[in-house]
Formats: sequence, C-alpha cells, structure tokens
Amino acid sequence: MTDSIAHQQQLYVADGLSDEEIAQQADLYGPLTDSVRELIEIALLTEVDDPEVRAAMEHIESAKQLLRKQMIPGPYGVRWGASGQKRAWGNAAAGLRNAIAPPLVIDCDPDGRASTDFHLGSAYEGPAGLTHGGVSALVLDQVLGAAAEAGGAPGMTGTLTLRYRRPTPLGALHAEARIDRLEGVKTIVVGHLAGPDGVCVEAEGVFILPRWVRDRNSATVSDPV
Ligand SMILES: CCCCCCCC(=O)SCCNC(=O)CCNC(=O)[C@H](O)C(C)(C)COP(=O)(O)OP(=O)(O)OC[C@H]1O[C@@H](n2cnc3c(N)ncnc32)[C@H](O)[C@@H]1OP(=O)(O)O
Repeated sequence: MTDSIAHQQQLYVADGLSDEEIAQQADLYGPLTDSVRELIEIALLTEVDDPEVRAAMEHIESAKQLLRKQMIPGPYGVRWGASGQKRAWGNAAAGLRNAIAPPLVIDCDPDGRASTDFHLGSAYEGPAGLTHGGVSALVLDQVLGAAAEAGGAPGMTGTLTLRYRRPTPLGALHAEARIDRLEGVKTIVVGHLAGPDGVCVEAEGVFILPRWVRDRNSATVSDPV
C-alpha cells in the first residue's frame, strides 16, 4: 500500500458523534461558512476607498486570529457519526464548512438519481457574466458522483466527459444525474447542468470504487468519496 493511500484512509473517520452533536456543530459552523462566503463576494465587488479597505482588513485579521486558536490539522476528510450520518463538510462542491463551495444541497434517490437547485454568484465567473467551465465540471462531478452513491454503486471519478452546449449563466441553476448502467466495477452516470434557457452542459462520468476499497471489508471505510 502506498503512503498516499494510507494517508487517505486515515481521513475516513467514524468519530461517533451523536446526531444532536452534529446538529450543534452544523448550527455553529454553517453560519460561519455562509458569512465567509458572503465576504468573498463582497471583497470581489466592493468599491470602497483606501481607509475602508484597510479598516476591513484589520477586522478580518482579528477574526482570523480568533478562529486560528483551535484548528483541525486538516484536511477535514469524511466523517461518520454514531447513527451513520456522513459529513463531507470539507467538500469543495458541497461542504457545509467550505466557503468556496456554492454550496450544493443535493437531493438523492436510492434508484440512483441526484439533483440540485443552486445559485452561483460572481465568485464563480469565467467568461464575462458567465459560469467558469471548471466550476460547471465541479458541480457535475459532484452531482454525478452523488447519483452513483445514492444508487449503491459509489466510486471515485475515473473519467468525466463534458459537452458545453451553450454558455452557462451565473445565478439560479439546476443539475441532475442518473445511473445509466453498471459495467463490472464501473458505474456510468449521465447528467446535465441547466440554466433558465435549458441545458448548458451535458456530462457522462465513470465512477470506480478504488481497488483498496474493493479489497477491504471495514464498514468505516466502505465509501471513498
Ligand atoms: C457523494 C460524493 C460524490 C463525490 C464526487 C466527486 C468525486 C471525485 O472528485 S473523486 C476525485 C477525482 N478522481 C480521482 O482522483 C481518481 C484517481 N484515480 C484512481 O484513484 C484510480 O485510477 C481509479 C479508482 C479511478 C481506478 O483504479 P483501480 O480501482 O485500481 O482500477 P483498475 O482495477 O485498474 O480498473 C478497474 C476497471 O476500471 C477501468 N478504469 C480504470 N481507470 C479508469 C479511468 N480513469 N476511467 C475509466 N475507466 C477506468 C479499468 O479499465 C477496469 O475496467 P474493466 O473492469 O472493464 O477491465
């Protein structure tokens, strides 16, 4: 086993938190994440002058010092509570504690479907006024992966194929995915990202449970994503 796989395995943790403790953490840190996300947008768009910018930076520096007093060594990893509730709170697309995540709140169906309605603000711009193509890929990777997981055939993304059919606006968007078929250890998922004028990006993903997960029986590390 390579060092990188061993390191990755250590980040799948059953920490035994109760649902109540998890809800308390979500209530505490979720609003912090929302606030930082809002700060990103404000920092991007503000046009205040030098004194206000300098004063704001001092406040931000104070906040950083407060929050740094006690830290996870990082990264967050994936954790399961006592009831089996999964927390991928560091996830770049959907993590409750990750301010760069849009965030996606994904509805999942055990028949292998997933969908999400979400909003992308100015921080996700690529071409002027439009969503960055890499952000579209991020969203679709996550939603397709969630469909694979929901259908009981999770995996890491082996291949993600995208067709950008029309520009994706910023603002209110929708993404959905479904398992198309299973081929041995591969789960093939199809989906799309749509704006108010229809489908903008079509996607097909091949999701594969890594060999090290396939080879071991431990329930605590049965889900690599
Ligand atoms: C709810 C959560 C949603 C999360 C969504 C987000 C998911 C992610 O972003 S994951 C991060 C991005 N992906 C990665 O970093 C993956 C990196 N790659 C790997 O870890 C490995 O190459 C992995 C797991 C894809 C395959 O490795 P391994 O399990 O050893 O494959 P291996 O046993 O050689 O091959 C198994 C089968 O898959 C096929 N295969 C292997 N790699 C790929 C690939 N990249 N694409 C397509 N097929 C592949 C093989 O041909 C073989 O097919 P068959 O059974 O028909 O002969």
